[in-house]
Amino acid sequence: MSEPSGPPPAISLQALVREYRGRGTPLRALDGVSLDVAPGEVFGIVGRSGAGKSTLLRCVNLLERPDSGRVTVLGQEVTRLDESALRAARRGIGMVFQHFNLLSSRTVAGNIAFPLEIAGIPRAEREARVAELLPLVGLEDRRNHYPAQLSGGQKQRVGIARALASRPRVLLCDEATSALDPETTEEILALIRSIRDRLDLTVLLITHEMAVVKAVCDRVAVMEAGKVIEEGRVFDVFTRPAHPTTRRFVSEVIGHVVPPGTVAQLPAPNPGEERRLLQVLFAGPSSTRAVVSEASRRFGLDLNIVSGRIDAIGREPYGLMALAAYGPSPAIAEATAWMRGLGLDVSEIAEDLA
Ligand SMILES: Nc1ncnc2c1ncn2[C@@H]1O[C@H](COP(=O)(O)OP(=O)(O)OP(=O)(O)O)[C@@H](O)[C@H]1O
Repeated sequence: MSEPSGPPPAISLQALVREYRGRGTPLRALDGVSLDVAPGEVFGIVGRSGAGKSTLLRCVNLLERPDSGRVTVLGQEVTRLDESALRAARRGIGMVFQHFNLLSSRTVAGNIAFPLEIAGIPRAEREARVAELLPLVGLEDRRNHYPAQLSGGQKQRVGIARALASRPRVLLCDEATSALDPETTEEILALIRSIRDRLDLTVLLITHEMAVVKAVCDRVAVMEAGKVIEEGRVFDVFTRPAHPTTRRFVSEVIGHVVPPGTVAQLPAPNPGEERRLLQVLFAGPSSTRAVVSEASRRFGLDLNIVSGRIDAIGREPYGLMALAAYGPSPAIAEATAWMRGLGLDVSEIAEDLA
């Protein structure tokens, strides 16, 4: 959904529906998706296989036409354009593919220049553009190599340069790192961020890996069965996932707040007292140990630290700690309120979810 203020979105999707009709019942690949991507954002769409991510991405440049709904890119409603206007609009939208889609008979330079050739750009201009793009993606010394002579990461750099050839304002990335090893994935994600910064691009990427979202995105939407089930700043979605599917995705990357099997090992509460599992989220390496001991003294509770870790998402450090709180129920509630008053984000973890 749109932010309350700020510039108009670079990409706006409104109530997109796309059905595939085979012989059986139609399959709703997109079931009413609405999303706004702000200019300059790296926006991730994450979901399991079949969630509808590719269909969604292909609706942005209308490689796929939605059955209903509106797609607006850079202020232009592309769903209303005829084919020739659409071809022109597509030049403002670059696309990067999982399997690179390079022409094996062309050199690196030839691949990068290919979309310019199709668009009828004169040779001298094409060559000048290729000369600008090669250093941008770190391939100056590979100009005359053929795809078969390149590593996967280098092939994707060619794919990125080719996508940038016509100076798009928007870049769509379709599982751009899924065919790469983890180290090369990191390099390509860093490249995507750096070209976003240098060229002031808006990037929409789809991935099935939450680690990619954590590494590169500013905001994320989680898709399931053709719907967006959760959306927000990556920091917020990672630290406070609301939907169970999102929680599973997040825990695949940053682990469970409460390690599996922990609850079974916790002592039972004394008669008449309670045991509650609390998740405490704090920004930066603040002195939570002091908070825990003071809460324990003030409210007469036993507070055991079950787990804790410090991590960062983007440049924002955060800490997550799980506490087992033992004591009378009202005292636990007071301690929780007191910690919240200190600016900590405290929530109860249901023991069966731990
Ligand atoms: N051309 C098509 N014809 C029929 N069904 C399709 C077609 N393309 C996609 N689908 C179906 O639509 C649903 C969404 O597919 P989509 O490829 O968008 O999902 P995805 O999240 O990108 O998954 P994946 O990562 O596996 O591609 C799936 O059930 C898929 O089988």
